[in-house]
Amino acid sequence: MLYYPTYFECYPRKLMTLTFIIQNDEVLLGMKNRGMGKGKWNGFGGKKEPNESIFDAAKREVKEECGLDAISMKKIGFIDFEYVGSNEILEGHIYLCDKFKGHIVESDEMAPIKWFKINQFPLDNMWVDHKLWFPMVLKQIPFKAHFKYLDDDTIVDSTIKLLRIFKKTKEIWVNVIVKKDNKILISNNLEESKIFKRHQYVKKGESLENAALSYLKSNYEITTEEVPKIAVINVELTDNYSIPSIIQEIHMFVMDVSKLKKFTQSNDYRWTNINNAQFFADKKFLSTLCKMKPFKAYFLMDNDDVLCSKYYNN
Ligand SMILES: CNc1ncnc2c1ncn2[C@@H]1O[C@H](COP(=O)(O)OP(=O)(O)OP(=O)(O)O)[C@@H](O)[C@H]1O
Repeated sequence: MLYYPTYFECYPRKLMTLTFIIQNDEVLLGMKNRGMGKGKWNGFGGKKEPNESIFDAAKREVKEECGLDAISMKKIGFIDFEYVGSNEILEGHIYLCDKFKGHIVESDEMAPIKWFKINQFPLDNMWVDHKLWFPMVLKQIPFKAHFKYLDDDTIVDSTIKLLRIFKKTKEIWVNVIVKKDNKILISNNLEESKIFKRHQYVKKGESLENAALSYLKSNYEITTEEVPKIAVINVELTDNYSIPSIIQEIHMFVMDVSKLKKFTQSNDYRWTNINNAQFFADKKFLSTLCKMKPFKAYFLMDNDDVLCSKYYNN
């Protein structure tokens, strides 16, 4: 299970809305000229007024900021924004609007207002968090997220949880890393060197330890009857931002061969410094694994990109 931060639940909250207006394969954005997000392309939204529902606030902000009347709006996500040093949470309610009427009206606050093709979205000139969750909006995958900002351009912690809209199946896999000091063996074949694509499925009734040993022996010439388990990671693969239906539970074993009497290395593999090895989830993953202290982790991934990672001590 993905841990979702709860320590700030007692913090005062300021409720805000953010609505993306979508038509065919285009999204309407406005350049914000004052207040939060100044100089960035934004969806339309703002703070909820007292005695107003969050839904009404979303509709009002759309009207105020771009002149359109939203007819059909759907809640797609919740985001808690937190700033280091502040004990106030900005609670963002994210909506998708695909039916509207009226004409676009620019204002001092928002101008210009432009339609952007989905594949030409100005993600580099928007709030940095958009890169992590905006594709979820387009694919209509409901989500809940938390971003901790150091300043307006730097996120120091993030959690994205995809809300469970149907049953997900779990697959159990094992993977074994062979290490010596701060180096690991990786395949010379690029595709095979990608760790999340090359683990071994655990058959029904088979123990994790046996699966790990047979994986080890089929990939490397090695004589050992023991390989320690270091981590359990849950990986949700969205695969081009499709709704993930599978959670991979991967049990990571690490074989330290520096103490082995016999270890013959085949030509298919080479030693690589853990800091230089690519395709191993996020930057922290390999170094944490090679410390040989048990831990748990969660990764939300789209192809090779990690959208969100979380580490917990065992
Ligand atoms: C920190 N990372 C962030 N990432 C993405 N979006 C963010 C954001 N932080 C704020 N936002 C959005 O910015 C708008 C606030 O706008 P803001 O001008 O303050 O609201 P409002 O129109 O009520 O202000 P005034 O009362 O007119 O000053 C609102 O849509 C809100 O969701």
